Amino acid sequence: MLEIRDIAKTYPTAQGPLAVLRGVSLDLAGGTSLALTGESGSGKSTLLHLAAGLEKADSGHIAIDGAPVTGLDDAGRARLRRETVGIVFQQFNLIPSLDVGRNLAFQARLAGRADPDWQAVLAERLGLAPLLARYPEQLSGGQQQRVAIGRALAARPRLILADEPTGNLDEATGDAVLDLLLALVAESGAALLMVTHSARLAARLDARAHLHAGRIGAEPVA
Ligand SMILES: Nc1ncnc2c1ncn2[C@@H]1O[C@H](COP(=O)(O)OP(=O)(O)OP(=O)(O)O)[C@@H](O)[C@H]1O
Repeated sequence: MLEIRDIAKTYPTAQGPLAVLRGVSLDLAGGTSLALTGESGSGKSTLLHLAAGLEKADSGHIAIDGAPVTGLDDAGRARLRRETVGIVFQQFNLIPSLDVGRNLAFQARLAGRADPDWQAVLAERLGLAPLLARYPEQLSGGQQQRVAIGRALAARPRLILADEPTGNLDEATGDAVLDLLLALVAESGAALLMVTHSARLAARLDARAHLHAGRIGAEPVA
């Protein structure tokens, strides 16, 4: 499903080039989940952005369902984000001027895959059915996070990329949101790559990869 091979990425900084990723490889099968851990600044978000086509790698190869992501032009990468990948960020990134129902539908509409029945199922499962007419500013953090997850899943993406999707939530709410995310991923056959700082949450996914010094290494000893 997701194939990442030998990816390198260096950022120019005032102090000179910063080699963030130095040959990262990963594989992720459909219907499975992988937790990406690593200390702050180790390049976890960078790797997610590359897989999402939000940034370009310096070298290496990324493919989703056999289709290359690396090498796509801007329009190709935009299409990838619209049609193939669902992205859940820690900051939710809901659209303030749209109510919950329209936020949920947004990504699926862009992808040309609006499906009111599936959206209703998601709203029900995510506990959002009573909140569909509210606006993001009228929601708690946990509710906003559930809308962000529903929006990503509504388009039935093949790959879900989640950057600390429960990072802003208390432990109980975060656990409940992760339960839902894992259940929906397993049911939809999508693959989930999730960045987390929490060893406890990482342990709940199917597999784990640890980024250190620009490479994927063995898991740290807890
Ligand atoms: N656009 C950029 N220009 C220059 N440096 C960058 C840029 N984006 C990220 N970096 C640097 O690359 C390194 C990796 O950043 P990244 O956000 O991928 O780390 P992370 O593992 O996700 O960290 P955290 O756990 O703190 O979110 C950091 O040192 C960061 O400062």
